[in-house]
Amino acid sequence: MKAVQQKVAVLGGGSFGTVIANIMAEKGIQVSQWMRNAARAEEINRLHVNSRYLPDYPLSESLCATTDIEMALKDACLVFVSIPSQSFRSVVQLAKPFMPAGQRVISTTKGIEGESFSLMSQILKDELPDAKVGVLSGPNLAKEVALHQLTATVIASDDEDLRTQVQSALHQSYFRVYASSDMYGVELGGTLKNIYAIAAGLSAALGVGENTKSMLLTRSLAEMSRFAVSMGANPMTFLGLSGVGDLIVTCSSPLSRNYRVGFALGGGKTLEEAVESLGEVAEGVNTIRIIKVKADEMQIYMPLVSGLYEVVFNGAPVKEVVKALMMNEQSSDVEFVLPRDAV
Ligand SMILES: NC(=O)C1=CN([C@@H]2O[C@H](COP(=O)(O)OP(=O)(O)OC[C@H]3O[C@@H](n4cnc5c(N)ncnc54)[C@H](O)[C@@H]3O)[C@@H](O)[C@H]2O)C=CC1
Ligand SMILES: O=C(CO)COP(=O)(O)O
Repeated sequence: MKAVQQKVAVLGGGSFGTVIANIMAEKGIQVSQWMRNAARAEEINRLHVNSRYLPDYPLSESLCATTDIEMALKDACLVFVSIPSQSFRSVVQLAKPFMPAGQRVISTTKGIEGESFSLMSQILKDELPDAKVGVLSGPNLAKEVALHQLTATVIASDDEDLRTQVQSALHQSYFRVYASSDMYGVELGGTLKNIYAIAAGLSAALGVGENTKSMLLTRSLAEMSRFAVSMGANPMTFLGLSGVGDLIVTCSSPLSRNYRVGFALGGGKTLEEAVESLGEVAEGVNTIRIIKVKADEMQIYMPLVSGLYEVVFNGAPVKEVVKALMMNEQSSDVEFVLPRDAV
């Protein structure tokens, strides 16, 4: 595999941007990490730590942070964008003047832009029509990657060179990168699982049993696959790291911010309190609303999303919603993931 010799840019100063930037810096790749917060950039450059997002985790001394986006992007052969979905487009617009035609740009963001129902790869294609686009997604809790826990991820793109370059740039003894050409499916998997992580956190707070957890996880996978296949994704993708893999990790770990929002809701907090106490981005909250609207519009059967929507946004009592889900007409329930029409 051809090693990446040139410079790489990472846009975003949060947990995942920092972890991705650091993997490559540790390998001796020249990495420029752009962020808007000057104090944080200085801290990374001087003290080699990002105390706001990854406290107690020493960063490579060669990782270079900057608030100058032009400088960050200059001569970069790969650009990773690790910005929450609500600000993703505006940051890409800011970066656009400094990217040459054919620039390879990779989103690591697991969310949807509400008004346009665009995944981040679509935003990249809209804003940078000449760029080569990829998405990175998988079971990748930032704090575990930071601790060098053995981890795998997926790079998905139509562009084979991009896939190979990203594999080469990120591959480490503790980090394996698998390639996929189903960009849409990989991206949807990472985005949809956030919804079910909120449901898992909520049910954990309520003290449900192992049977219930298993039912929830498995039916979540069926539901997210059904939605994604209706939108054109490959169902097999959902049996991989960016589908069931990411669903398992996010639905089982308090390190997941979406799980923590659900747990707080289950503990009696309001949505505002749950989000406020998190102090970081939980993409799943907006994703529930966006997917509910889309599923209704396209008449895709998503009972878990509908139930969660009622609990989270309309204050419906969890017990009532769960009872209604369990008492649903049985004859429509088919336990099958393939083929396409049976999901
Ligand atoms: N943290 C994790 O374990 C993982 C996160 N992701 C995804 O990566 C994306 C980013 O997540 P994190 O880095 O974890 O988020 P985070 O909440 O830790 O950090 C977000 C960063 O984006 C910056 N930001 C927000 N709006 C901005 C703007 N307009 N201009 C410049 N900077 C802006 C913030 O200042 C912050 O540095 C999310 O979509 C998340 O789903 C993916 C895999 C793992
Ligand atoms: O996507 C993640 C792990 O793969 C991180 O999930 P959270 O955004 O819920 O922390």
